[in-house]
Amino acid sequence: MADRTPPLAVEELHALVASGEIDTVVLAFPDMQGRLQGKRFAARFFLDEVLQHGTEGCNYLLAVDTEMNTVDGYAMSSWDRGYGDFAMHPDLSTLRRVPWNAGTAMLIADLAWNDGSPVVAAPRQILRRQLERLAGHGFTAQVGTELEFIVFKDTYEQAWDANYKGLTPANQYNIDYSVLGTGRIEPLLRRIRNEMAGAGLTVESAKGECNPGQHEIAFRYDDALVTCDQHAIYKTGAKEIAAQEGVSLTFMAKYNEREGNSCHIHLSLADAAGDNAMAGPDGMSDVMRYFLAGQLAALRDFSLLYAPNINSYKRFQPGSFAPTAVAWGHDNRTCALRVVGHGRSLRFENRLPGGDVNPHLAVAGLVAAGLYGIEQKLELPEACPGNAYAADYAHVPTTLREAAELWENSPIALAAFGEEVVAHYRNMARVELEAFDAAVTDWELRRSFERL
Ligand SMILES: NC(=O)CC[C@H](N)C(=O)O
Repeated sequence: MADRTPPLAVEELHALVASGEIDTVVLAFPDMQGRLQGKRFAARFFLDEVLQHGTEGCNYLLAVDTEMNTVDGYAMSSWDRGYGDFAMHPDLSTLRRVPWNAGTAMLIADLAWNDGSPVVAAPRQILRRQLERLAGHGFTAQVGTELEFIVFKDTYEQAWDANYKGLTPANQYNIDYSVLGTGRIEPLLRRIRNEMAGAGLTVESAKGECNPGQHEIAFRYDDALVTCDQHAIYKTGAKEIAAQEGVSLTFMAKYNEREGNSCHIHLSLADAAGDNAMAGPDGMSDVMRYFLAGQLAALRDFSLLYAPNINSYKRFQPGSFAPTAVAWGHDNRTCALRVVGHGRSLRFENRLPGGDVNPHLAVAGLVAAGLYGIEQKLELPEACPGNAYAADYAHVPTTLREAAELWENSPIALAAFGEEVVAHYRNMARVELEAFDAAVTDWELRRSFERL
């Protein structure tokens, strides 16, 4: 914990603003895509006004597509409703410095309607609700997310102008665990590690990965909400730092036909005493067995939360280390669910999510699935002892369309999240599918232009 800079106290922020060290405060919330949306405030205005009263943002921020187009089908936000505001209330426990932006501090906001009621379809609210249900059973969720990304020597602007074709990855070959390979971009990785530590995240390590230019930085697990907020801050910050360094990096799930970018999510349960409730006298506790059985039972229904984009589903290829089988195993990387650690560190890893995942939604899914297992006392099937890619298990959904249909018709999703949330995210998938169906891709041009 030595490298952990505690999040700032409000009194410290007052002092830093008075001394001129901090002049800017960012207030942002995670949107449906998991991006941080909000405003940069003059620090004095933030302290005088926003700290007490919050601020507002257009409620279309939870009803646009990835490209910020206004799209229809959302009950809470539309042209018919005038695209009004919702309120953004700073969560003081998230106050921190932003070392990669000079003179800047940041907070995460919770969203509320003008009458003070929560915006139930907001990802942070969805997670809070599931964590409250979990607390009702006497547990807190301890979570770690492991994001992979690919670094290119091109700037974001060059990459955009080149239509993302012919980019130069930061490494030319597979550098999985290669110290030499990570050394090539250590100045970038070091900045990201150290500046994330300065923002209050606890960095553990960086390692190389398989796809040329692919890397992973690992952070210490924490309470679920803390980890999810930090995940969003890290993704934003890593891209900002890359841009400052004149390079680009992507967390997209499947950049090309080689290895995708995963975001494995680890979860364990702590009881009131802070002990790991997943550990039992002879390995896994009953609670863990129910919780894991719930993961299996809801995995297909909740895939929309773990793999929210068209592109997400392209990772799920046999032999890719990304899962295809709805199965669990002891330290078995061929399964969607991998049980790792022992005693205090016993936990499971869900290997479905890619780097494009919205962490608040995915972790809400893991908690809801686990609670389903606990409440139904589901029996855990046998562990997969070998190669799950080659065995006869149910398959994870292969397309966003399949996942959206499973989600929409899921009694488990309806009971856990309620009608408004189910409909909201079903609509998000519909919008993406319609946009994709309307697009003519370079794949079609290459196959069809001359040859057909
Ligand atoms: N570290 C790994 O297991 C590799 C994961 C792989 N990159 C994926 O997309 O799932």
